[in-house]
Amino acid sequence: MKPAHYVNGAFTAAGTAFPLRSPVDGREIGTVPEASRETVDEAVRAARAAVEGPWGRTSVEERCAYLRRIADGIEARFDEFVAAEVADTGKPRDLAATVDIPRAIGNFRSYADLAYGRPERAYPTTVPGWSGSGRALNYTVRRPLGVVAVISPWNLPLLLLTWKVAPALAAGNAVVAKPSEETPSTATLLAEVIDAAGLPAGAFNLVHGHGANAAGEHLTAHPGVDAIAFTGASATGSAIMRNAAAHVTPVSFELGGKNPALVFEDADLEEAVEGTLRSSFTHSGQICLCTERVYVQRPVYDAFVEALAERARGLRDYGPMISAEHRDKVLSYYRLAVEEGATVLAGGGVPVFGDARDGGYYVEPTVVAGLPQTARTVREEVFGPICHVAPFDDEDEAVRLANDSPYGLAATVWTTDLSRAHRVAPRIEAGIVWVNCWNLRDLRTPFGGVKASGIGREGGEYSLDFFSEPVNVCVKI
Ligand SMILES: NC(=O)c1ccc[n+]([C@@H]2O[C@H](COP(=O)([O-])OP(=O)(O)OC[C@H]3O[C@@H](n4cnc5c(N)ncnc54)[C@H](O)[C@@H]3O)[C@@H](O)[C@H]2O)c1
Ligand SMILES: O=C/C=C/C=C(\O)C(=O)O
Repeated sequence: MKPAHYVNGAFTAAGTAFPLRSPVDGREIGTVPEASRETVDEAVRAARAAVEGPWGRTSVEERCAYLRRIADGIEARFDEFVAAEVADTGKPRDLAATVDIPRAIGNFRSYADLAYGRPERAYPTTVPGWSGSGRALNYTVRRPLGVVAVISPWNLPLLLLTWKVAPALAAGNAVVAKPSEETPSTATLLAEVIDAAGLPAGAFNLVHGHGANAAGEHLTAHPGVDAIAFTGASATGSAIMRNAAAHVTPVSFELGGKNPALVFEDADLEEAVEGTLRSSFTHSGQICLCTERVYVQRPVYDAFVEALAERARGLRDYGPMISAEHRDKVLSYYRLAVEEGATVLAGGGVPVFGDARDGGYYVEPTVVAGLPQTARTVREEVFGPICHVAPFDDEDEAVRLANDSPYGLAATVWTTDLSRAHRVAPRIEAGIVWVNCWNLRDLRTPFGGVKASGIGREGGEYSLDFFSEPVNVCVKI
């Protein structure tokens, strides 16, 4: 699989090639073309021609049929997509095969169903004293935004790319997508599937490359872009927002997190330990929803922390960090935690496998304790397999600790007290709160964060709302 741009219905490798490395052992596994400003401009122009031409003339039924064909196309090449996602990210194969690729298929199918069945409102109006009958009919229709820029990250490459592309296309927009420079492969396969599905040229375009001062920025600063849907770091969101400001371009942002877990004394402790192990260390902590702060009610603190640390020390089949740079960033936080006075209860360094993986970007699953809320380790997103544990005494303190963060994306609450669950969850400053579970997903629900974790919501109607403009039509009767 050789990563390539897909512009106006044609594949091209135009641009300077940069290396693609395996996070498992550091080997070069391919090269990726860096899209120039001209290539990005060509993609935006192709998208504009499509949305003002054949793609703009499609009905919602036709677009939903295309989405179903794309889903079928991914399914038909399932193993290729799994292999490509594993090669780029180093994640365990079962994770790609049970989460990443099935969810990409699900993204297209769920939006095909939702967009097709979506009703709009109408209001029979009577305005006493208005000339004539004083009656009118108000109804709402939705127009696509036009050309949408989609910028996606490296942790769930196909899942998060398609989470935006599917609703954007369903709503009738043309898309220019720029995946992470770290993970170009499944995006290229997606372009092949979309090409085979027969969408009009320019409806979907794909450009590869880096972000700042490169393809990503060329795209988000392009005057021909009508909206930006971005998932990535909060700092990147700020940079993109500055570019978007010049043209007042609407943005949808899914950004960073520093997600808390609250474990109450009445929790099912084994369930809470198992759930927190998953929420902290799945994909080696490289999921925006992962837990990096754990607060445990004092009576069960010692038992919980000992069990979590022991389970973390026992983890074996975990993947690497995405790059040497990210590995170094995570290890710098491991060192920082100790410098700030933390006690390391599990991990804290680099595993030794005695095989090719020692050339990769692995770090140990890590549990630390003993830091104040003001510590950088407790306030800043690491985006790796580390969580900090601390005790609390009562509900109000638990909520205060959870909310004491610049982020507000997701949280987990572990308690068997139903009333407590319903009291605490709505008080947490987050977009998503799971009770006695983690990352249990219904694609119709709102997904996104508050504060530095994002702007807007994705998922279900929320995405279709972002990717279209309501127009109210009032007809005097
Ligand atoms: N909230 C969510 O749903 C969610 C999901 C996944 C990851 N994330 C966040 O993403 C981060 C990790 O992913 P990452 O390292 O790929 O993030 P990143 O912000 O470094 O890069 C994300 C994407 O933005 C591009 N980019 C970078 N700088 C840019 C710029 N100035 N202009 C335009 N594009 C630019 C990159 O090339 C990449 O495609 C973490 O902070 C994580 O929390 C959030
Ligand atoms: O990595 C951060 C975002 C994850 C999103 C999902 O897992 C999802 O949409 O189900």
